[in-house]
Amino acid sequence: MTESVETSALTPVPGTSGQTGTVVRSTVLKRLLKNPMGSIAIVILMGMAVLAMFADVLAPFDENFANISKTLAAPDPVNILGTDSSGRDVWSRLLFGAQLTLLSSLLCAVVAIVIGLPAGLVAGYYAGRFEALSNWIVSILMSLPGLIVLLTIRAAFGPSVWIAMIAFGVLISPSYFRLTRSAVQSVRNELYVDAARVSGLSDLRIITRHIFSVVRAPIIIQTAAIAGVAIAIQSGLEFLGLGDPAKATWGVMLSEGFKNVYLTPTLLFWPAFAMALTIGALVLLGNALRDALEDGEKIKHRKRTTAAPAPGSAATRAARKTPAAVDAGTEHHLVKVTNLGVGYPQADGSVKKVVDDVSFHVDRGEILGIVGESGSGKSQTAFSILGLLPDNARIVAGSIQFDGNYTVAPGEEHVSQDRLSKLRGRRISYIPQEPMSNLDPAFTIGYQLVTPMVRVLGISKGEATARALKLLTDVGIVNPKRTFDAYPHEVSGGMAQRVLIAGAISCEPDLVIADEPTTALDVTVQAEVLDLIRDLQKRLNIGVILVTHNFGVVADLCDRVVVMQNGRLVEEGPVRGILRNPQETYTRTLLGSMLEGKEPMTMLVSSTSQGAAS
Ligand SMILES: Nc1ncnc2c1ncn2[C@@H]1O[C@H](COP(=O)(O)OP(=O)(O)OP(=O)(O)O)[C@@H](O)[C@H]1O
Repeated sequence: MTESVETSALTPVPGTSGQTGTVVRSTVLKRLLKNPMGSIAIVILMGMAVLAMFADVLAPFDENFANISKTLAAPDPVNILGTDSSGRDVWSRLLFGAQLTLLSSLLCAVVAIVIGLPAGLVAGYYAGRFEALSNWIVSILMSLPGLIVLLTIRAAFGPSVWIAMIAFGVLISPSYFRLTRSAVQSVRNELYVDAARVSGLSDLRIITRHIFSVVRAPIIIQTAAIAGVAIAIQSGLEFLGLGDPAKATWGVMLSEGFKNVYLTPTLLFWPAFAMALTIGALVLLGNALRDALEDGEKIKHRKRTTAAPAPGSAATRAARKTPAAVDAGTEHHLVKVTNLGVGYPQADGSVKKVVDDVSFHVDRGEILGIVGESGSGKSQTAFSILGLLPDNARIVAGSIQFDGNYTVAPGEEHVSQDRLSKLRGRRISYIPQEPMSNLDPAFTIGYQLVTPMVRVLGISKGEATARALKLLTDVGIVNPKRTFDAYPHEVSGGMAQRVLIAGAISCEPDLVIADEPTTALDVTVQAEVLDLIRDLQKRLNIGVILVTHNFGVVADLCDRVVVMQNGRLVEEGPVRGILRNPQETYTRTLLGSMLEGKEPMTMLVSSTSQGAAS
């Protein structure tokens, strides 16, 4: 529960392995204790747990010790809460009851979590067949009449509270499944999840880091509620006389108390009071925990002791650039797209082509612009290279090679995620259109820069931190330390875009795909960001594919350009040639739409005022 975050100086010694730190130390427990609701709940539950744990010591009698000469007795110094109809000590039975009731309800929640949580995470994240199958199983489980199932199990296995609670855990697991699945679905398509994928993080890592943080708070609240429901259900069954009379549980005591309610009402009161107190405390704890988790900082650090080759070293590059077999006879470009066709199946069975017969290449050290109006298929082409097309997209024709290896081989319908996941973040990186939505709001900028470097380059957290600070300086951030420690909402859009550019080049890629990287920025920042991309591209000698609808940006930045319209390639060539002598009418129209060098337009206001005057 104490989610602590390591703190240490942000000036690690490069080359040293081991733990380094970032950010603030904060504990969920501290925030929880500050909340009166949380502290009251903790005190009650801790009290219950202590009583249950030390029941053997605290109880003056065995739970089933009966003094038949003292039945239904009022409280006295020996039996402080009196005795029941068999002369058993109520206080002792309450203590032993706490043990069994609390543990078995915990077991129920654990069983439900173990089944529902992973299934919900996988179904929400991967969707497709697993989701369909899980939905099917969940529907069956939910259609089962719970009470009848529990009664059947009781008849088959006897009055075991443990078996009943395991069965109830299975029956209630769909609630975890549904909660988790819908929480995951709500973030699955967030750009920061795509960005994490592009930065080379494995699915497991994305699920545990970026997705799990979203479901954690609801799961905790749900668990508190489920534990309460389990106590109520278990007591309900026992109240109906289906419990094990040899075991003291609060439900069995309730049943016993009910039979003697007119003679000794306190026999009913004490177990009911214990149950109400525990269930109430669980609900309060769930709410307080949610508040504490949502307010808090969520970063954990792990020790890293293995020495790794320095980034940029021959060993690192060699290790990263071990490609699969190069296809013999293919022209060797950094990226080669050949007759690419991308389509989406329609309801009538046809396939709507959104990219059709597109071929081009990019080499190391050059910037290729893909330009065209909105909907011309630029992003779909770029996403095909990145392997980020939606699940229902089909490669209907052609192939894509990266550094001589097929990522989409001729005849394949989908981009190979197996091949792409080894390249993304390592050799291919991505600068997205909307900087803010591509940063996970739950983590600091420093954390989001450091994690991919640690994983991809195999360097220590200290080295990655030093590199991240240098990268932030390189991309023109004046106070890198402050930006490193900041959360995404604490920086401006221009700064967030610089951060993403820093992230894109952090693992020394060979290819950067920038999709309208300046669209979300204001004009002055746009120019700075374009300068930055050009500068970095020259310095690092990387290949860049720049997707834009703006010929001005192409003229400013690119070496070659591909013009697209309605999913087809209209014209391709060196930028200067196309600017001077465009062959196609569409290219001329696009060029005509550039404002630069044009006569200023007449002012609407003057004509209106003239009109008004006449
Ligand atoms: N998931 C999808 N399902 C069906 N059609 C899609 C899907 N995504 C994109 N398209 C279609 O593909 C075509 C090309 O879209 P794309 O996003 O590549 O255009 P673009 O040139 O990048 O435009 P913009 O500059 O507006 O992003 C559009 O007609 C679009 O409607």
